[in-house]
Amino acid sequence: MMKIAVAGTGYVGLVTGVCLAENGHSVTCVDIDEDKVALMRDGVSPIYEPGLEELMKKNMEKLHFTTDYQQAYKDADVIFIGVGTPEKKDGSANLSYVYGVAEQIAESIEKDCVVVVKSTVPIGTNDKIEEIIKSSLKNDVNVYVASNPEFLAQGSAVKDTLHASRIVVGVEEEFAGKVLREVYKGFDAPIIVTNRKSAEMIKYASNDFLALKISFINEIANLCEIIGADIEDVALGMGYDTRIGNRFLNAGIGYGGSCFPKDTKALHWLANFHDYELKTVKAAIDVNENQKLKLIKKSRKYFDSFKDLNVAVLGLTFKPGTDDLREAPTLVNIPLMLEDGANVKAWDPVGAKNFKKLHPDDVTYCETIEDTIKDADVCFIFTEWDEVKNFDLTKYAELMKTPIVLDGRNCYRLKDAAKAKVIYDSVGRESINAEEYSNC
Ligand SMILES: NC(=O)C1=CN([C@@H]2O[C@H](COP(=O)(O)OP(=O)(O)OC[C@H]3O[C@@H](n4cnc5c(N)ncnc54)[C@H](O)[C@@H]3O)[C@@H](O)[C@H]2O)C=CC1
Ligand SMILES: O=C(O)[C@H]1O[C@H](OP(=O)(O)OP(=O)(O)OC[C@H]2O[C@@H](n3ccc(=O)[nH]c3=O)[C@H](O)[C@@H]2O)[C@H](O)[C@@H](O)[C@@H]1O
Repeated sequence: MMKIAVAGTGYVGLVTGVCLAENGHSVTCVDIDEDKVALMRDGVSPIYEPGLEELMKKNMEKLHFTTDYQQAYKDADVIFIGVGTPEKKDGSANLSYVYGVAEQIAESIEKDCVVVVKSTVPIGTNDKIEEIIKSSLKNDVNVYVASNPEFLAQGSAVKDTLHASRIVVGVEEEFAGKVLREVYKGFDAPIIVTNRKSAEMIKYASNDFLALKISFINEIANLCEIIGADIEDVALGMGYDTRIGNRFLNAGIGYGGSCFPKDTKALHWLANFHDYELKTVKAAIDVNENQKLKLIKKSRKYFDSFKDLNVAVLGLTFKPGTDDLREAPTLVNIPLMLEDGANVKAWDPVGAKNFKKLHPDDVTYCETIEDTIKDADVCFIFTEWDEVKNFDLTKYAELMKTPIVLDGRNCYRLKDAAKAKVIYDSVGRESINAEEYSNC
């Protein structure tokens, strides 16, 4: 059992803290947000992540939550840094939160400790963190800095942490590697030990490769539409080749979320800074920018303007299984519809609460898919929640004023859409019954 502190209680920090407690460690989670800390002390998770609150409640005896970083860091064996590294205007990563924690660690620690950088940080940042800590240490102690990038995906964060595909540990001294092996003893995952810069690069290269895979399949989907091929069949056929693999070949309206968009831009920025152009990553970014607006562009086939149209929106978050809206396609699409005069009704099982903070009055939030699509002129699907995928297609025809369904996540089979008599336009596939629109 080790005494661990975790800085930041977001999707990464809180899940890490809870899973470390599940594995027997005593964990103090630190955040600057007092409201979050108060919730967590009551056993309530401030974020939606399947299984997280249950695991948190189960381990409350080993978990502590505080805003008092000095108290938490002073005698910790290991301090994890899991604060945000958001995008700056120029595309580079904002490291001020990470460096802020480094300074707080330097002023607080009273015994030797290992500082583990879990936040996604540009190559070379661990060196800078070490420099900051060592140059402003208040007490005479030894500090070892290790890179330990995180690979969890939102919506499956707990499972991804307890059964990770790999645990990457980037160290410059053997001691830090030994301590991290001890920390992760109970975890079901292979441990890969590298130097710090390689570990930092593994994280960016992994995320950017996945982003590139998505942008690639989206470009192929766009071409499929033009030449009459079907992207679902194409992806299926490609995926059987184990060198390609069948995951992350889902065409749609592009990737969102807190990481692919920022991590592609940050690595591209870093390469530029070193006078190198990462052409493939740039292509992934450009394709994704266009893909975001694909459904709105498609809708021009059916309407010249959204003025006075009843628009139903199914799904607000960037992916199912999360309440997170960061870089969700809805954040750009819904304002465009509203500016053009649409009446927007929206449904999302967990994301509506957060979306309401951004659009409290100009969007109507519905509890059910039926209420959302009732009397709608057009329905946009932005997130493939199970409730949407399992929704009876015939109800669109029954309830909507005009059953035009624009699906950005290819939730339905074309033959089912044809049977259900809806006008169905998805990504990289034939449009169903589009010619019937003029008769509506
Ligand atoms: N969200 C995800 O699925 C993944 C994120 N990452 C990376 O992990 C890092 C964290 O991401 P998220 O968990 O999404 O961030 P988040 O934005 O959800 O949470 C960050 C938390 O840090 C807190 N914070 C800021 N300054 C602090 C300080 N000085 N001391 C203590 N807490 C402080 C904030 O109040 C916030 O609660 C980022 O670098 C991200 O790129 C990596 C893998 C997955
Ligand atoms: O660094 C991170 O934050 C994390 O980023 C992603 O995780 P996440 O963003 O939570 O979710 P994903 O499942 O990867 O989806 C990201 C976006 O890509 C889109 N996507 C995904 C897969 C696909 O085939 N097609 C597609 O459009 C999703 O709709 C979503 O908008 C990675 O999958 C994680 O490994 C990584 O740790």
